[in-house]
Amino acid sequence: MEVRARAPGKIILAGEHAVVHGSAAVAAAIDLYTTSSLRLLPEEEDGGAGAVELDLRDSALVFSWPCSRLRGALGELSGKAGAPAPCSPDKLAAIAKLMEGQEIPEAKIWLSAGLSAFLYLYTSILGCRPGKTVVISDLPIGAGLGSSAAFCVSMSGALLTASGAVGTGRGSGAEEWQLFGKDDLELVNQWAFQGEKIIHGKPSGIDNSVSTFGSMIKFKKGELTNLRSRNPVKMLITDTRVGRNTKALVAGVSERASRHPDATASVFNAVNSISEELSSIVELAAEDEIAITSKEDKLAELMEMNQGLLQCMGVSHSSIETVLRTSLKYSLVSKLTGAGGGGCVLTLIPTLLEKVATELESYGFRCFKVEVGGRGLQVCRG
Ligand SMILES: Nc1ncnc2c1ncn2[C@@H]1O[C@H](COP(=O)(O)OP(=O)(O)OP(=O)(O)O)[C@@H](O)[C@H]1O
Ligand SMILES: C[C@@](O)(CCO)CC(=O)[O-]
Ligand SMILES: [Mg+2]
Repeated sequence: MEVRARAPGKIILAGEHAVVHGSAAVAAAIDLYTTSSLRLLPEEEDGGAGAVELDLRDSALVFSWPCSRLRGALGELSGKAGAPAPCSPDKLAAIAKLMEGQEIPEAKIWLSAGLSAFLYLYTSILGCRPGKTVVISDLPIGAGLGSSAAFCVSMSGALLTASGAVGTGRGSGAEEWQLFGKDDLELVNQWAFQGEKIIHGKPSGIDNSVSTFGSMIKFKKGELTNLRSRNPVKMLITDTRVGRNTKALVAGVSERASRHPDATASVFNAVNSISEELSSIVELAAEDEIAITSKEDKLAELMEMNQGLLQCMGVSHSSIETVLRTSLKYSLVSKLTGAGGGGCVLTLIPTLLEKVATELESYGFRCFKVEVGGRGLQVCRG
């Protein structure tokens, strides 16, 4: 039997980086997904020994570890259905050794973080049982739309479903994709967070939470509040195609914070106020049953202020500045989303302006028009 789990990417409307230091942030799921499909194999297949295989379709790369090699490196693991334990330094070192001999092209060396997270999740949840996993994603990888979180959430969802640790899923029989119950989602989210830690170093947990639970959320110090939003905000996403790495950017902001603790504390505090105000605008619009678009001027100003503070943190980039300047020509406001340093930029749009997208694409950027605030993790058995 095959289990398929799909998890969405996300945008951060306010609060990235500051959220790692305890400020509030606002994020929403988008309708671009990463899907992990898992098929467990009997031990007898593959000549008796069996292997754990990971097929990364978008990169056209397949990785494989014989189960005997996994047992030799990690010990006899039985798999675990309950809450995860953080990956110990010893296990991390053993996983790093398991990367040896895998042929990762130099230009895609950043995949090794994802492979390590995969091995940790797979062997911790299922032990060293043979199986094949195929991953396909609509998301640009390493561009600020939460590809690492969607990878960890969809993988944890598929593995925990295959292990029987999470339920059969809810949804009408007619639907192909089914939703999980709240307790199951909580468990998947805890595992995905451990995977994110391997990829990111010090994640706040906002990306895996919004990918798991979907919708639009406010997130502060691990606490999640669902924001009811009517007529979700319309955003154009521009991928500058400038590669970057969240782990390095998060570490860079922490270093700046340790050099200038008082100044950065004030910046994080200002970001906290922006996120609080933005989330109350979204909630009030829902309460008054008015479209969020009627509050667009305030949203735009808050996004503009947040972008200025992200520049203070040192995570903007000349490509991001090009998007800001171009959108401003059309009187539109933009801010980076995710970790910055390149990657994606959000532009708040009253109606979709083809002209701005066309001009941005003329610089070699790629524009996405997405639905914001949709579903989180879903599962399908076949
Ligand atoms: N589909 C995938 N297949 C394999 N690895 C993936 C996949 N998606 C993400 N990853 C792993 O996640 C890493 C990218 O994570 P990173 O956190 O740097 O960027 P992001 O999640 O796209 O952006 P942000 O964290 O700013 O939202 C990749 O280098 C890779 O190791
Ligand atoms: C940069 C960051 O704030 C968001 C990345 O999408 C990191 C995190 O919160 O884990
Ligand atoms: Mg990430």
